[in-house]
This record gives sequence, structure tokens and C-alpha cells, in this order.
Amino acid sequence: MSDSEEEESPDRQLKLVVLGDGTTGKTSLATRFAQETFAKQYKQTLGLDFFLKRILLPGNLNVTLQVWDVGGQTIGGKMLDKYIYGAQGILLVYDITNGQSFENLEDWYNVVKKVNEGSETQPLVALVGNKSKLLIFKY
Ligand SMILES: Nc1nc2c(ncn2[C@@H]2O[C@H](COP(=O)(O)OP(=O)(O)OP(=O)(O)O)[C@@H](O)[C@H]2O)c(=O)[nH]1
Repeated sequence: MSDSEEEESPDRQLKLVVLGDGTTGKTSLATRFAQETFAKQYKQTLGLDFFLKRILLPGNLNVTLQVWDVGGQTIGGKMLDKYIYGAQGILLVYDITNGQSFENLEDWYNVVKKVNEGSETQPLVALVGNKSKLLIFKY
């Protein structure tokens, strides 16, 4: 086997952007995924938080996922377009006990569409309903 065959394949970087209203649980999802932690206490994300997670996909494919955790208050702000630009994946997060947070996803999605207007490749967009256990307590 030659040296080049023994080397691991270089990492492929993928950008995943997490969007949605404040307190829907975006940071919690990102930290649970990237660091396997969960904080009960709320700490507002100011602007942007950033996490990296290296994963190995079938076929020995190394992927470094960049998770861009965007603060809920950035909607309507100047920086949001720049955060979204170049993403391969978007998570649109709402709190299932807060209907308004679901309705407001339309505004978030409109920004995603605007940023990717005219671009050849479009990001994959997933809808995430968070805080499912709270529903048991509410109803
Ligand atoms: N019960 C419950 N609480 C959650 C869940 N996810 C997040 N939380 C709590 O909800 C609060 C807000 O969570 P964050 O992850 O900070 O919310 P965020 O969307 O990042 O908020 P912003 O920074 O304002 O954009 C925190 O107190 C979390 O502990 C969940 O699945 N269930």
C-alpha cells in the first residue's frame, strides 16, 4: 500500500446554520450535538456562536461540521445575510409550545431564500420542532 493510500482523506467542511426565534433552543441543540452538554439556564446568544464537530461518514469520509448558532435577535439585522451565506444546511427551529415562533419561521426562511437567490446550489432546509417534552406539562 502506498503512503497516499494510508493517509486519511482530507476533511470536507460543511456549514450548518441554525435559525429561529430567541429561546427556541438553538444553542441547546448545537451544544448537545457538538459538546454533548445541555444548560438549563438561558444565556442569550448575542450575534453568533460557533461550534465544530468532526464526524466520520460511511466510506471513511471525514467531515467537519461547522455549526453556526445564530442569535434570535439578529432577524432584521445587517449581519444575518452574511451568517447564512454559503451554508449547505439550514435548521429552522421553533418551540412547539410557542405558536408565534413557528409563524415567524416564514421570516427566517425568506431571508434564506433571498440570500440564495440566483445561486446554483441551494442549502438543504430542515424544520425542527423543539421542546417536545414541555408539551406534556402544558396540556
Ligand atoms: N424543556 C426544554 N427546555 C429547553 C429545550 N431546549 C432548550 N431549552 C431551554 O430553553 C432556554 C433557551 O434555550 P437556548 O438554547 O438558549 O435558546 P436559543 O434559541 O439559542 O435562544 P437565543 O440565544 O435567544 O437565540 C434555555 O433555558 C434552555 O435550557 C428543550 O428541548 N426542552
